[in-house]
Amino acid sequence: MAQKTPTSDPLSTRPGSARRILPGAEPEKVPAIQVSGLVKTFGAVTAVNGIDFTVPAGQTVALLGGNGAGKTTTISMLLGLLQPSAGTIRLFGEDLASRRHYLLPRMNFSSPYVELPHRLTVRQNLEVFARLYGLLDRAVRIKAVVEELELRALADRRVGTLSAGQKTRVALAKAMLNLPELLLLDEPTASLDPDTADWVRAYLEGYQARHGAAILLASHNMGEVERLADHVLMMRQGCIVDAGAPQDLIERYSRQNLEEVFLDIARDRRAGFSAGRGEADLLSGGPPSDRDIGPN
Ligand SMILES: Nc1ncnc2c1ncn2[C@@H]1O[C@H](COP(=O)(O)OP(=O)(O)OP(=O)(O)O)[C@@H](O)[C@H]1O
Repeated sequence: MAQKTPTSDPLSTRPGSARRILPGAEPEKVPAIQVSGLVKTFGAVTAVNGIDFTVPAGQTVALLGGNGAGKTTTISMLLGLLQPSAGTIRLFGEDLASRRHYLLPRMNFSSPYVELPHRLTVRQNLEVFARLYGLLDRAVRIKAVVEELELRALADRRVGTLSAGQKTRVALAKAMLNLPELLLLDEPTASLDPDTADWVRAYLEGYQARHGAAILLASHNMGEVERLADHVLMMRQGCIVDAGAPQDLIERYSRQNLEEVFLDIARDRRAGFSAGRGEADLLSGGPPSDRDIGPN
């Protein structure tokens, strides 16, 4: 992540810190993410094929799709790690391409597929990342995330000696160091036992409630998505092929749960939508029409 730079946010308690919603104050209305016409090609492969979506401030949006749907490529573009082939990304109302160094300190990400340095202890890793983020209150933030993610017993262990589930918790602690206003989470409960996974979900809900953070969540765990997500984007072959609140999708597909909806969409039994339509179209699409392909 880039060097932290001061923000003009009047609600900040320190330069670059996460915004806090003051009692009685109106929550910020600028969307955390606005993506328009986003495309990414790798040679002949079109990984992301012209997608549009918004993640409102303070909400959780889930990006779902089968293997190769384009989720990781989308997240990599949102992090500025991949250059889009076309389209625009605005974070907190600012253009990512031209304001990257201002925007990156306001966000963070966690992915089980990005390994932390194995030879460093948990605490050393947190120290390194806190320095990379340019945090002024490193000791305070490291102590806080070690406590919050219950990592005290692991703090002096080398990351390479930890179990997969323990590493997932450390990766999440790293992601919380800079009190992000926007969290990009790729499989945040991968490898966690059900009890710890439940605990992490409650932690994320609590963090969001306290800090008003927005979350973009990529997950294959539909129960998790039903619990955490305000809105779901269904991706298939680089396109958003359907979208809606989890309960709305379940009702529209006449299914019992999101997992069944996911299977319908993955197998192209969509409730009346064609690939490539923008989210705005999907959301204003109204009830399925006669030509809709029902899930049953
Ligand atoms: N660097 C690359 N070069 C060529 N093709 C790529 C590259 N990165 C991704 N792709 C292709 O782009 C498509 C989307 O990949 P992506 O990793 O975004 O999918 P995903 O939805 O994250 O899948 P998964 O759930 O398996 O992680 C795939 O067909 C993939 O093979």
